[in-house]
Amino acid sequence: MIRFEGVSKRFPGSADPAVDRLDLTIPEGTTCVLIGPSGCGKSTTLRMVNRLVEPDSGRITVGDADVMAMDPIALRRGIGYVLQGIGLFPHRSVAQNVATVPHLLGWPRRRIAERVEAMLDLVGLDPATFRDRRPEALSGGQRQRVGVARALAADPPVLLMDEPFGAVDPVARGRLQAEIGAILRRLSKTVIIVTHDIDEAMLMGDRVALMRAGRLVQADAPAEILARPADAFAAAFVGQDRALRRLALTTVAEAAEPGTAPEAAEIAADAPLRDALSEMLARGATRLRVAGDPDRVLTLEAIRAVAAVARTPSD
Ligand SMILES: Nc1ncnc2c1ncn2[C@@H]1O[C@H](COP(=O)(O)OP(=O)(O)OP(=O)(O)O)[C@@H](O)[C@H]1O
Repeated sequence: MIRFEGVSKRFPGSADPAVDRLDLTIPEGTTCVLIGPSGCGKSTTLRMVNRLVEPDSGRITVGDADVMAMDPIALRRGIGYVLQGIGLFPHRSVAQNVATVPHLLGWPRRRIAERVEAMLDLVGLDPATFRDRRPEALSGGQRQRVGVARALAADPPVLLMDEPFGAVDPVARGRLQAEIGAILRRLSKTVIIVTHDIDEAMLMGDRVALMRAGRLVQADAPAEILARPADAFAAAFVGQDRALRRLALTTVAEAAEPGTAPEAAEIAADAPLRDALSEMLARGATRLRVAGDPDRVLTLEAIRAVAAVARTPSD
């Protein structure tokens, strides 16, 4: 668990605090994504957790420990850190990069080698192909995978990610977000991600924390923040197309109703409603049969109802 209690930070020479009385709890094993306009204090919030920035007041705890009472070096060794683009050591091989923290921790050579293989496998990079490459010989997406492998190598309970996929092209990004998100969930890491990409926030966050001018505006589950933005600013920030975003987050299984439609085309139960809608539009159909469940149907009406929730109360 990571907890911020009344945390503030003002940089010398600034009139306004970068972070202003922040209260936020990230339960163990969950991912919280920080979003908000440029300069609203997201990175400062993240960097206070590993004391790259020191708070002026308030308390930050990781697990049971007050970070201000810990040795910063020891604190950082227990926290994986993934940065946009840069961050890999350019003159070291992929394997050496991934081995950085285990090496610092003095693990035996054999254990490090095994761990490097396991981490590369985990992030979808074939160890035989990539182990000895330098970062310059990797694509942006592959580099970010190595960054994640490196951050996870010593199995830290906490992971901080600052714009982790910002340097990756949009096509590779979606896949990377889905894959890395699934890995983090499976490993039950407690994660804070800073991003400008709202789709990334909605896809990867168990909760999304929206900040403005150093203050927390709203922290809620993605579907909740889309359905019930706290105020006009939140509504504007999550975007006019939030009905569509909500359809991307809701599965067919969640919206299907009892009924039969043997004549209708089939759709997978775990498909997002956005895909179901495309399918209906392509076929000119208003009903789809749920694959593997002959007693349930998805109707256009049900999709409309899910989208409509996202349009109230501020539209
Ligand atoms: N080291 C620093 N010294 C002085 N001011 C700083 C420093 N770091 C950040 N700031 C200021 O603190 C405020 C918050 O910055 P921060 O980087 O946390 O915002 P952000 O939400 O992450 O922004 P972005 O989305 O642009 O990365 C900004 O006004 C920024 O200029």
